[in-house]
Amino acid sequence: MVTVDTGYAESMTDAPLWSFLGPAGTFTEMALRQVAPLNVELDPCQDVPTALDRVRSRAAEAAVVPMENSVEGGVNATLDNLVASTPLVITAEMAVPITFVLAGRPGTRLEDVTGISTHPHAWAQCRGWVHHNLPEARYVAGTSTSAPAQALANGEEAGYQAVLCNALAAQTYGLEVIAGGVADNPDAVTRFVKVTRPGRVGEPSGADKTTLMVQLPHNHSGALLNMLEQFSARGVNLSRIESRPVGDSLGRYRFSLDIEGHVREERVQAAFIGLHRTCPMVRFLGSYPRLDARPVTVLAGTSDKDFVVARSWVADVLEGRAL
Ligand SMILES: O=C(O)C(=O)C[C@]1(C(=O)O)C=C[C@@H](O)C=C1
Repeated sequence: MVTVDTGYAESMTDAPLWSFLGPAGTFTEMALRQVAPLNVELDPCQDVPTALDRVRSRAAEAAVVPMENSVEGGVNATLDNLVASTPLVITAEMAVPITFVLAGRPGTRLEDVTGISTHPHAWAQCRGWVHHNLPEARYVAGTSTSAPAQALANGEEAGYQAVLCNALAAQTYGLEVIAGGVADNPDAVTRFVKVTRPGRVGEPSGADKTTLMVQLPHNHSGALLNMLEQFSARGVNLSRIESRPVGDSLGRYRFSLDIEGHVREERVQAAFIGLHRTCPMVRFLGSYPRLDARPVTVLAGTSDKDFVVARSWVADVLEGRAL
């Protein structure tokens, strides 16, 4: 049996500790490396809730977790956990292009493979390839793409001879690539987020995104339209909307949203106030710079200045000064 040294040292320094979906070699680790300070200490966790709880309990300074995949959609474990307990906020987003290799212990051939393990999101992105190349292969769910790779390297696997992981993980665990470029969609991308404990919100960059979760009033016709109008009336564009079941009974949903803009901007605050007045739950999940750095389009009549001028006109009305 080979025990793989992943190179993570025990914490002996003041370096910041960041938790992430591990073990070593996940796509999440690749995303973390894009934004972490050079002296970061890595805290690999077996699932997303554990990584986020490490930040809540102050064991870690930040967590990096997957948020959405261009093929498979939102990562429910992340969307749901962010509102499940003590608040956390997103402070950065990262994107990683996703390509897989099929890897096994050295000497494994394609025809030896009767079982494959990987993360369910990865499986969803390779289903077509497997159906075409290994139609008889059984799927064994993994907690990440690199957890089954590590188990295979250590001789601890059950029911599979190959894994779908990234090329770096295959190398890390001394596995051999049986097939490269495995993907049903070669342009697949996963978006990851860096999450921290809430603090004073920073200043807008001019190219920002805000994430929030909103629960609508129950059995209220037009509730979804009313929620969307809070944004459209203030010229706030939505870049993602997903429904998630509340969980207590059938037919109750909340909505996970990304909007273009920063909570320090007047039009976003005006939309937030409208939501708070009309929805039973609104959870702010962070304003942070957009990955593509594309400045947000501010429609005529919705700039901060427009709001300030309008408010001062109302003040004049109240004082009898407005003409
Ligand atoms: O398992 C990993 O390597 C992860 O980082 C998780 C994850 C995901 O949750 O979608 C990230 C990217 C890929 O789409 C497959 C799996």
